[in-house]
Amino acid sequence: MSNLLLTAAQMRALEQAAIDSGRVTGLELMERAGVGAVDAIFAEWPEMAAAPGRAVVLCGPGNNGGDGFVVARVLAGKGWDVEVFLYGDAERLPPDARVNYERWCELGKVLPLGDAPDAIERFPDLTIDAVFGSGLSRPLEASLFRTLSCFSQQFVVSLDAPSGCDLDSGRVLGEDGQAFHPALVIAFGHRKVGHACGDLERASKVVVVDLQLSREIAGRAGFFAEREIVHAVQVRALSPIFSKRNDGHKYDHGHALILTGGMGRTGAARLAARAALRIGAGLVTCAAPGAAMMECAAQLTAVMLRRYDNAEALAAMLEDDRINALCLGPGMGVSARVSALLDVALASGRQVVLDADALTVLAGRDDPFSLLHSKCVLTPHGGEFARLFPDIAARLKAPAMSGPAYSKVDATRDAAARAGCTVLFKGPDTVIADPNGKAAVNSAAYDRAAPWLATAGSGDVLAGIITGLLSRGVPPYHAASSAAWLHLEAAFAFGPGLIAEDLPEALPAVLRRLASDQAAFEAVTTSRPST
Ligand SMILES: NC(=O)C1=CN([C@@H]2O[C@H](COP(=O)(O)OP(=O)(O)OC[C@H]3O[C@@H](n4cnc5c(N)ncnc54)[C@H](O)[C@@H]3O)[C@@H](O)[C@H]2O)[C@@H](O)CC1
Ligand SMILES: [K+]
Repeated sequence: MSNLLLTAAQMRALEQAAIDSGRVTGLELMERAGVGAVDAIFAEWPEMAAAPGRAVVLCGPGNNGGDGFVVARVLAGKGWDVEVFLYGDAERLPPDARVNYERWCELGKVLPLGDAPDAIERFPDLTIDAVFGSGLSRPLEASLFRTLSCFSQQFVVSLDAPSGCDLDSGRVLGEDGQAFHPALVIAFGHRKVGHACGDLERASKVVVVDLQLSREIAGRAGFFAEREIVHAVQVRALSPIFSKRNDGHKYDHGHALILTGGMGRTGAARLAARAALRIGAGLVTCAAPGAAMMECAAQLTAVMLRRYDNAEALAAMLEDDRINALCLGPGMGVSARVSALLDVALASGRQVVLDADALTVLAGRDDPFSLLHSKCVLTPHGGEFARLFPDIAARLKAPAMSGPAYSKVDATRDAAARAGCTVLFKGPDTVIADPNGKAAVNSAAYDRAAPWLATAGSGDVLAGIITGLLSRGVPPYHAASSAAWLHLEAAFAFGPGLIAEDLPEALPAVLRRLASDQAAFEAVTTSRPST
């Protein structure tokens, strides 16, 4: 499956291109969507395929409602007892939805949606939410939300979107943005941006029904800026870290420098250093102030240790041009001294990861972005992001009153453009963007939820993985997006009970799996005849 994340407008453009090419009609696409939805439901709950039950289908005034009428017809054809309710006026349905409404009317009744709660007394086994999909443009009426909420139970399936949720952002439209929670969301054609970020608590799973639009996708290279980080892509993006030549020297594999905080505050940087080493940096050095040297020396073995006491000492250290990636922030504190170190690191033109306290220091400056350059990576969490980009954060936080709503992808992209470097905006939906508008989402949601990753020090490890990848020659955007994925994979490899120290140690198992997929990937690409 492709890892594109589409906006609603992009999805519409694809559908329209397919229709304009004469390859398919809108009605056929709607049939594919409805038939595919029933297949997906039965794949999810095979017991439903074996024993037809009762279904309630809630249809809306647009093509999402049209999909609902198809689902109703297909279920009835399989022996289900189906009740259909419509929100709005049948006379005003768009043409394809209208055709499917008429087809359903040959099989059964359509009642007004306001009557739908009565159907609960007949104990439906399955409820289909086909009220709104990608065409949602304003908040749900309160009465409609109440009706939908009556059906919040185990087997509620939303077609394309949980009605009320904007597919460009994953946000619920409205002042208080109350969410409707289906058990399953069936995305048509592709996952949309809103399936990967925003209010990710809203469903337990998203599956995709293929509408066979790959030809239209292929004809639009560069049209899609948003991607979801998936396993198959990492195999390619991380190829530099699998290319250690047998005769290679450790310096050929990069030298990462991680600055620690003072005495009693070096743990965060040591975690980052361990992660940078585990991900494959040839050498990793922790640089510590004099007072913290003993503390670090007692803890570090493979990671080297150097002393720095001020910005001048750092500048002297950076005369060694084998040091090719720096990490500043974890445990460093917020002070004028850290600010001076930041200046030296940025002026050196090296690849620099700025995390934690370094971001707070940066945000305190009159012109936070003047020294940043394209080799920097910023890794803010929500609070740090709001300090650095207060206007963007405020826009993202304001209630979304109309679709398409401002998304976390939009916000991160705007931040990266302003900062002039890659930004990784953390969260259960981590978004990575570069200054040219490329963006990726790593969502730790649905079947990739790893709540145990929210543990002290986990962010320091992420900063270390990015730094290690940078030192190995992975470009900033790919280093940040790959690190987000690896970090989550490491959490899965370990499982619950994880503490930050476990994350670097879990990386080799993740890399082993990637390496074997890498070999398979290379075997496929080299055996394929060139075109
Ligand atoms: N040919 C196509 O375009 C296909 C479309 N498909 C389905 O079509 C959906 C998109 O269809 P539409 O663009 O018609 O959009 P929707 O079906 O999501 O709804 C749009 C309609 O709802 C109204 N509306 C929006 N927000 C409202 C609110 N809060 N309260 C009351 N009315 C509101 C709009 O004025 C418009 O009439 C997709 O999500 C997908 O389910 C699929 O059938 C695949 C093929
Ligand atoms: K829906």
